[in-house]
Amino acid sequence: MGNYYPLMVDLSKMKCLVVGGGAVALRKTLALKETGVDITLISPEIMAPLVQLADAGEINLIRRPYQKGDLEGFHLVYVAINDKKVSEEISREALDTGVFFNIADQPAAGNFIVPSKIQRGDLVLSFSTNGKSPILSKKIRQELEERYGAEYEEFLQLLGRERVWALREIEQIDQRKAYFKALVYSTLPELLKAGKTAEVLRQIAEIREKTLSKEIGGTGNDK
Ligand SMILES: C[C@@]1(CC(=O)O)c2cc3[nH]c(cc4nc(cc5[nH]c(cc(n2)[C@H]1CCC(=O)O)[C@@](C)(CC(=O)O)[C@@H]5CCC(=O)O)C(CC(=O)O)=C4CCC(=O)O)c(CCC(=O)O)c3CC(=O)O
Ligand SMILES: NC(=O)C1=CN([C@@H]2O[C@H](COP(=O)(O)OP(=O)(O)OC[C@H]3O[C@@H](n4cnc5c(N)ncnc54)[C@H](O)[C@@H]3O)[C@@H](O)[C@H]2O)C=CC1
Repeated sequence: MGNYYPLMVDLSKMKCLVVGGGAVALRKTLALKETGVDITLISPEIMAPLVQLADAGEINLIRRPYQKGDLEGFHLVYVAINDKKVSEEISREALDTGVFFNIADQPAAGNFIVPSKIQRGDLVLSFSTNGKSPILSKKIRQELEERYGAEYEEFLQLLGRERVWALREIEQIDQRKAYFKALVYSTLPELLKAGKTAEVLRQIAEIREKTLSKEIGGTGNDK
């Protein structure tokens, strides 16, 4: 498969079409829903959880097979159907239209594929095997979910706050950098995970004191 380029796309003001109403369409729809994109799903048969989403007003359903021209007005298209011939027809039409499209049963025919993803607040870990082994992606996701647990959401918020503080309060660039580095390489994630709030505050104060009292030499460009 191709040399894919990973992007972080804001879909919130875009329109997305899902063709198909089976298990794969459901998985892609649930992931898309989190982005706030406007979702329309076209399929003659539709799994119950998708019907429930439509009943709740979260997606638009069109209960019929795909028809030529259905792509019009959409920015992003997912095709997850069990009919290779129709998939191929939609691929050809999508290429002509220039829309971004993903074909679940023939990934190489589409112009994007979906990576695995872990979200911890503003921390996004996303990776892919370029279609060689989705199950390896799943395994890696499970391993990384353990390594970078829910505490990383709060840790990153903390780092963001400290960065704003340091940009304002620490004049010397090398000293700021040393402060950021000391925070990132600290045991703060472990303390957050254990819910030791007082310890967290104590450690931040300690790191501030240490980095601010130190004379920092060099260019600050070392790793
Ligand atoms: C190329 C790609 C195109 C795309 O869909 O964008 C693609 C293609 C195909 N997947 C297939 C099967 C499975 N896909 C999964 C799971 C995921 N598949 C996802 C993405 C991708 N799948 C893209 C490549 C991403 C990459 O390389 O990393 C994830 C990341 C995102 C998502 O889909 O939401 C999500 C993992 C989420 C996670 O757990 O983190 C499982 C596991 C399971 O269900 O437990 C199975 C069953 C096991 C197996 O078959 O390997 C089949 C064969 C169908 C058949 O047998 O006919 C094809 C078609 C083909 O290969 O031709
Ligand atoms: N990319 C991926 O992650 C994966 C891809 N697949 C592939 O994705 C495809 C779909 O898988 P499932 O959702 O499990 O299939 P499924 O059999 O559960 O659902 C197929 C759906 O396609 C709809 N459909 C069929 N013809 C249609 C048409 N002309 N217009 C609109 N909708 C139509 C049916 O109504 C049904 O809802 C399969 O071909 C499978 O090989 C399977 C697993 C993972």
